[in-house]
Amino acid sequence: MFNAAIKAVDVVLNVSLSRRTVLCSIRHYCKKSSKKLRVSEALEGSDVGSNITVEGWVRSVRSQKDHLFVHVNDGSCLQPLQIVASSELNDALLTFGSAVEVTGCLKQSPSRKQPVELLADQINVVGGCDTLEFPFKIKERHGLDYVRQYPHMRCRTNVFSSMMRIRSAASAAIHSHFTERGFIQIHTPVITSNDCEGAGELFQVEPSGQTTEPDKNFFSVPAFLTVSGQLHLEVMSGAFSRVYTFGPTFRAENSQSRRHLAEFYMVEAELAFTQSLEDLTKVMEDLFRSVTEQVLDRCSEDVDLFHQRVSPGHRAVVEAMLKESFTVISYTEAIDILNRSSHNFVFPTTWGCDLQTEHEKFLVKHCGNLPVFVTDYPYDLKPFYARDNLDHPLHTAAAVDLLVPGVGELCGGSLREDRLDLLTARLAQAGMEDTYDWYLDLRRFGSAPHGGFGMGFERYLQCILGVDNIKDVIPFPRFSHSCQL
Ligand SMILES: NC(=O)C[C@H](N)C(=O)O
Repeated sequence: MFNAAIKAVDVVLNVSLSRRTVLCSIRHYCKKSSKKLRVSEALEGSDVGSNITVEGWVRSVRSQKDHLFVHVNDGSCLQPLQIVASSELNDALLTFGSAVEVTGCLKQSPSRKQPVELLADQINVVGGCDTLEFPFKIKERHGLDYVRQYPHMRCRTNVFSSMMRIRSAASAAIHSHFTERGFIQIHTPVITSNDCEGAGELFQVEPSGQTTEPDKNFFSVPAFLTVSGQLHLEVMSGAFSRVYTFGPTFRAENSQSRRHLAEFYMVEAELAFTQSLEDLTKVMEDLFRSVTEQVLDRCSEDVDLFHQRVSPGHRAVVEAMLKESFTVISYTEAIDILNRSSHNFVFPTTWGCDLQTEHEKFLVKHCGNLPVFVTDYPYDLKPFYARDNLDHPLHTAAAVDLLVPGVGELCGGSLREDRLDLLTARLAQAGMEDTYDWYLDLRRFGSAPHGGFGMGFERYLQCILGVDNIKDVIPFPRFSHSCQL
């Protein structure tokens, strides 16, 4: 093995003076003991001069007269590690996509393209890859539409692996954001008996092959996959004041649109002793800003890949969002703006109508292509939990949506109806008084004014990265007629 290393060095010694200077030192200074490093750790350069082993997948193989350049990536970062080896180490199995284990001496690279390179004395092909069958081709840039067809393979592409690292960093940033601000994380249940949003978009849960007769149900009551953790958070905010949850939520919406998924992740927060929508919008804006700043800071290379390749020009949009404070308009003002515009909307607007995506996107553009809070929606548009703005001349609820560039609605929240008599009346009107007796108890025993919101995590990623299709920001998208893998 050592002989092979020497040969590799000798071969490369002939290449150029700069390489000679660097590589000559291999015989004298490379520490013998070998340690395993991730590619990102190797690229940091602190192990230059050491014998190391990296494991990963081949991104490219370039064979020159006497030596071989192999790029290996293990998903820890965007940049691959360049392996330089004697062409004697070439192997028919060493192809694009194969899994390898490489041992050698880490050296500073003479090229500006990478900080270090690994002078290999051993390349082990752990798993070969039939490049003819492999869906991705070397040096080809595959579009998101193409790679989406291979949900089990797309993490091997640069763009999708960048996405997954950004997703992971954003997720960590959300947890640290709330932890730093004294919020307690609550694991709200995935299986629940409530339909928080009241929209009837529920997936019912029953063991497979069981009867659907009501008295023989597994849970005795109908049980569903959660559409929102809000009501459980409300319970917890009554003891911990500030709580949040971040997990999967489910909507049985029969949609294959670029904005909807049947399973998506939602960040939800609930705050006791919250008196106004303004208090709530501050928390929402703070969350957006701090998480985005952390993501841009921690994943700059990955984010740049998106802003340069997937959504050119989007970086300026993100920077503007971070610079300017978010606009706030009421729903009534929003309807005025829409009615005054000469734009031909598919859905006409009158006071009382729900805002459609086309309206939301128009309002964002109207406000300088910047995030905009729309507050005080018609009472009848909002679920039973939204607080009635009794003093408002029109019948509105203290509810707010945050609309953002490229996406439309990113967050939805409200002050919660905390007045027992009003809440009881509203539930009674909907025939839900008994189901929600426990919810009424929250208003009976030490009730505090409170409010909260939810932010769709995938929509958030779409927004900061400029990704058009929500299916491209989640590892395994679920939507109607699609549950591959
Ligand atoms: N926690 C929230 O306020 C989110 C809200 N329940 C929703 O699903 O849109």
